[in-house]
Amino acid sequence: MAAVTAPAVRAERLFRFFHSGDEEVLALRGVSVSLAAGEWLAVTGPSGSGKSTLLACLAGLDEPDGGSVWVAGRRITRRPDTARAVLRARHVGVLFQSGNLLEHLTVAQNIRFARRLAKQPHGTDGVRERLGTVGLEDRGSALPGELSGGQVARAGLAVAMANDPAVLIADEPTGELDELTERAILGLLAARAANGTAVLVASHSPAVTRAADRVVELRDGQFVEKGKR
Ligand SMILES: Nc1ncnc2c1ncn2[C@@H]1O[C@H](COP(=O)(O)OP(=O)(O)OP(=O)(O)O)[C@@H](O)[C@H]1O
Repeated sequence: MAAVTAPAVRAERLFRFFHSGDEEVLALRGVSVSLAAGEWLAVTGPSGSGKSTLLACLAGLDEPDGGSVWVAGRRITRRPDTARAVLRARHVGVLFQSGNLLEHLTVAQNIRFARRLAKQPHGTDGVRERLGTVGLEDRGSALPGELSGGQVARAGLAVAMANDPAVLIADEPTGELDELTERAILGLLAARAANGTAVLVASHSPAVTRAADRVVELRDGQFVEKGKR
């Protein structure tokens, strides 16, 4: 009998409420999603539709008010923060708008730090190879503040992928990039997906939705399916 592999990430009926003054905002209304290894899903939707909230819940950065998330077959919801952080460090790559580089560490040190958190070998050789993968072989000793915008994006991706995650979760990863750099980042994401990492990207960019295998739209905290290639 063929082995049954767990989805790289799976969410069942996620709900998330926020309070804003006297108002209650229902940011997620029963969202379910599942990504197999190597699958690339783009999430679109108007501003405020719940994209960042969904990604934060899938990445274990936020706890939904209802529903469950499994990453690499392990439930990441309803666990203490420390247990969630361990699962995230091992199985999830996170690339958010706020950036994922520690400013006081060099690019190479950022990659090594992410690998150490994931309890993976963090010697110099592996780090050099990872810098080469994103085209930053000669920028390993630079601090993030010394990089161009495009180099920051590449470095951020190298850090997000440093733990060889089951799923890479990225919120508008190409939002502030020129067309050429966006294409380069999308090429790196495609290569990662071809290597078996599930890739989930929230974006408004048509180039991102064109590159994805599947596109879903969030509206008022619910999915509207947009079709499959
Ligand atoms: N911490 C919070 N406190 C209160 N309301 C919040 C909080 N985070 C999100 N919201 C609300 O939840 C809804 C969904 O927000 P979210 O940031 O997930 O949307 P988004 O689709 O990512 O938007 P954008 O494309 O502008 O980034 C919005 O109405 C937002 O105001």
